[in-house]
Amino acid sequence: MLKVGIVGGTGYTGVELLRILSQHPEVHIHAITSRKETGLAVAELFPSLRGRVPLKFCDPAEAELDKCAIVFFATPNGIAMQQVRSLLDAGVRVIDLAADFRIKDVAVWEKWYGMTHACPDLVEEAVYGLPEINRNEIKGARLIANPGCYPTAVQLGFLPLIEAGIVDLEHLIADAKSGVSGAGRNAAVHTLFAEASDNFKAYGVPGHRHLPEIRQGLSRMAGGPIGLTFVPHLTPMIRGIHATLYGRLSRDADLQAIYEKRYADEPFVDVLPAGAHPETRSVRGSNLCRIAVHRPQEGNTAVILSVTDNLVKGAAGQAVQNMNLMCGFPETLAIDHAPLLP
Ligand SMILES: NC(=O)C1=CN([C@@H]2O[C@H](COP(=O)(O)OP(=O)(O)OC[C@H]3O[C@@H](n4cnc5c(N)ncnc54)[C@H](OP(=O)(O)O)[C@@H]3O)[C@@H](O)[C@H]2O)C=CC1
Ligand SMILES: CC(=O)N[C@@H](CCC(=O)OP(=O)(O)O)C(=O)O
Repeated sequence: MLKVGIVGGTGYTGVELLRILSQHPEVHIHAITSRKETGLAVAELFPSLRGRVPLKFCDPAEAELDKCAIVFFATPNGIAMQQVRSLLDAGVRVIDLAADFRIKDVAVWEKWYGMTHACPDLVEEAVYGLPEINRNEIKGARLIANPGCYPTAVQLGFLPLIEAGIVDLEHLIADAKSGVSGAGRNAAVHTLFAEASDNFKAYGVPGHRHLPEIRQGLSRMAGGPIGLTFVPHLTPMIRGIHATLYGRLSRDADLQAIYEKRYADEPFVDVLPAGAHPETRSVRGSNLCRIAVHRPQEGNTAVILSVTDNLVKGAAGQAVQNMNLMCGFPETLAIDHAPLLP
């Protein structure tokens, strides 16, 4: 059995990792950490895991993470980078669900995240964990930078359009909406029920930290600079990302055929029939990204709709997909469950 540890087990992505990994036939969960809940049984905090995770939360310093084969960091930005070097030296492979290793230009990362990077050399080594573009590199990686939730939905949505070379790269637009769990489990006024329910708002319009991450990914696909406007919104739902993507076409093409061909062999990307309108609830609890391709009134703007569950394909599910690839397990092991409805 593969021994794994989770740092940050009381947050939303941490408990989602627990839910998935507790059903993984090749995994033994060795340690799950929390500083605030040290000593508490996991099932006491999360009754949904009663009978599935017979562990107690332990302090990160006492978790013996160096005895694990894989350690997941489901922690705020800036935590994994302080511990990764010693874990790698001990032969442990690391998957960071936060952003510490996502952006290759360290100066850009430091500007957007407002801190000094603790190990810039490891940023270079880290592999960006989006299997649909990096599958081979992920297999051999010691350190995975698991993508952000918005960047997963946006990059998967734009990928075929950009690879096909049929879109104006200077004027890409991503209009994205997230459920409230995207903000994490920490108490914050803007995610209180009375603030976030029955309400809808944009945020981060002047600049959101996912902008440089998405721009880096799209530029890599394009083989050069791209221009992107990214506007995130907070919606009154718990899980889900809905990204509406706009691109001006530079020539005529069968968009539906391009998308179907690009994702034909991808287990977690579902290209819907022409004209469909994917709903966030059609992916809730699953590792799927469902995409629909539109070209309104035969104009020259492509409108791509991309939906994911921010906690699964946008975080914990994708992390397990990466782990499966790194360990030579079937890529879909423990993450091929159907979405929840309603
Ligand atoms: N929520 C989402 O949809 C997504 C989140 N992410 C990223 O994943 C990471 C985790 O997100 P999320 O689960 O929402 O966050 P939460 O705020 O819900 O949870 C954070 C967890 O980290 C632990 N933690 C906080 N500080 C430290 C520390 N200094 N050392 C060790 N553990 C610490 C907390 O437990 P305790 O304080 O008890 O130790 C808690 O378990 C973040 O970086 C987030 O940006 C990425 C994609 C999607
Ligand atoms: C709704 C909401 O607040 N979402 C978060 C994104 C969560 C995420 O993916 O954050 P990291 O890139 O830091 O991992 C936000 O906009 O900050």
